[in-house]
Amino acid sequence: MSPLSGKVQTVLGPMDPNQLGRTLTHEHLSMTFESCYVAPLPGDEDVATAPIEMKNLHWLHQNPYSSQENLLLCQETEAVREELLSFRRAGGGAIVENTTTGISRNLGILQQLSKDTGVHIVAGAGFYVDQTHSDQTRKMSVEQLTDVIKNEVLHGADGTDIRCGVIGEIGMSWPMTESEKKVLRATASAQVELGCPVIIHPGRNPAAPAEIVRILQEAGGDIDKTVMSHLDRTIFDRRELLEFAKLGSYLEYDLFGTEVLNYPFNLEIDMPSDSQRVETLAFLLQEGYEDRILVAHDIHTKNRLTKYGGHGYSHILRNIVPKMLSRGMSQGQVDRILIENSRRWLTFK
Ligand SMILES: CCC(=O)NCCS(=O)(=O)O
Repeated sequence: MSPLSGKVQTVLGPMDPNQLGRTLTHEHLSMTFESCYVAPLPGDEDVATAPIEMKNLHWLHQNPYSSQENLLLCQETEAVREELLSFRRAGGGAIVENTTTGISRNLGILQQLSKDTGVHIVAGAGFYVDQTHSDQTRKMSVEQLTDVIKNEVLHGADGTDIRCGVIGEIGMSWPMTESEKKVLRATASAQVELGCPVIIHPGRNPAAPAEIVRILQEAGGDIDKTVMSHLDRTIFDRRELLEFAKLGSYLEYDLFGTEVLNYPFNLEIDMPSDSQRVETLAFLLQEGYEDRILVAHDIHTKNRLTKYGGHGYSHILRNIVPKMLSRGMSQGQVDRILIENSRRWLTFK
């Protein structure tokens, strides 16, 4: 049996899962996202290169990936520290920090933030999407990738002794690349050996989540201990959503606070509003998936911090929970989503 069995592994070490409290299962506290820069529309070059200021905030909100400065969340540790203190005051307990190799994971910062604020932080092992894979990563076999991931959980990542407590977010494109498929198989192998939680970033296509589950299953992965992220921008048809839900992963709605007219990564997609996200949660609850739902904001750019007029890490606790209650969800259901489901997922087998 793993020494981590029955525990959650945070950046400060293993802990009793009952100490976690309300948990956001998909956030970033320090990362870079330059790999996903989107060139500004013709005519927007000036605003795209201007410093972030009040008069640009609406543009930035609609075009978050077209400002290089906005993609450097790693420069905002002070602001994030303040936000985490505010998250605690709002009743928050823990955050899963999903930054993996390829988008500038910084475990030292995560550990310091946890010490300074008292928020429990669980760090992510593994690799982001193909376009961030190094040549070295691409050349590795599934066995070598498995060893890298296991090492990040058992001994520490990025040359530190700070250990990851989940595998992910594991980045997948659509269609998946060969390098991503190897990482996915390695994720499943490491999960089998470690009994640990896994979280996946699917490509932007309704078929992507089920295809990922199929590959994980073939490689022996534990779907019951796997989160499928970003369902808000991936599966829109309710019948398709129920088909996917039957496969047994956790169903994560993690883009709360993102309300954008033109979704820059796929203009075919109409990003739902927060009200529509709450409606979908109510639908899944009605269909019996109370023990599978997880929520978060997936903050990964500066403009979403309160310092820049954004909603911040407390939006779900301060605004979405009251909305859920006003739409007929019970306090028990809210606690199931924010406390019990995340605790069950994060606890090593
Ligand atoms: C690293 C942050 C990230 O991948 N966020 C997902 C954004 S989206 O694909 O859902 O738009």
